[in-house]
Amino acid sequence: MTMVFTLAGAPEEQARETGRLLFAGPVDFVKGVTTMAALPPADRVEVCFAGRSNVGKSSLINALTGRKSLARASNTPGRTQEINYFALGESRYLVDLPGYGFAEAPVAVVRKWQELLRAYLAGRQTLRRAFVLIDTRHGIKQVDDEILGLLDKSAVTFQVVMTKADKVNQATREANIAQVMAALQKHPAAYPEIIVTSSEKGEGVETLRAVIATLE
Ligand SMILES: Nc1nc2c(ncn2[C@@H]2O[C@H](COP(=O)(O)OP(=O)(O)OP(=O)(O)O)[C@@H](O)[C@H]2O)c(=O)[nH]1
Repeated sequence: MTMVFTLAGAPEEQARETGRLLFAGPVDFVKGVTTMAALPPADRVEVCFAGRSNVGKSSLINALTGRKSLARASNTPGRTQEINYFALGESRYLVDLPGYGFAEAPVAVVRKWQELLRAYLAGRQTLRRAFVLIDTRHGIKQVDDEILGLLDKSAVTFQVVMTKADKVNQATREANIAQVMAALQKHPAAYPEIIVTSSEKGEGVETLRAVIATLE
């Protein structure tokens, strides 16, 4: 059964502390890459963030790292077209994938992203988990489902992170969480707990830090 992950127990306090420590350390932009050949050496645990354009990915990365403009948060959908690498100290890479589902992007550009995404997901040995961001207002759309299918195929464990939770009322929140949980049943690579976040209010941010910090 899929559950909302809240870190609400004694062993979780330890994870929370580990997360706090990791994210209190240095966070550095390493490089932006557009080809597999340009990826940094696969020498540490890596997690990536994927999501539709405008889902709130940059804002979440900024909230996680406590840096205001580490990942560029903008109102122009689809501007982040590279795979951006950030180093958390020397133990982890945080990887910001290009936003997908940007309707106005030229077909050739979309194709190029898809190829890179496919190659990255299937070929990155040190990738431990993909966080797939889903807007709490909208739930899982077809374009998200395609990415989830790709993650299944690549056998990359993914965990859904709901974003912008502050933008919906309780009823919509519950309905869309239920929709997401139901949709995950058909994805073998889905991690069975989702995380609900708001970069604006800080909800879920510490939980996500703890998850990232404790992945081996
Ligand atoms: N209320 C609220 N607004 C948010 C939240 N997260 C992001 N936003 C807003 O949503 C818009 C898009 O956020 P971004 O973080 O730029 O989204 P993105 O997914 O990085 O967008 P791309 O660069 O197109 O991939 C911005 O106007 C943000 O201020 C949130 O938790 N709550």
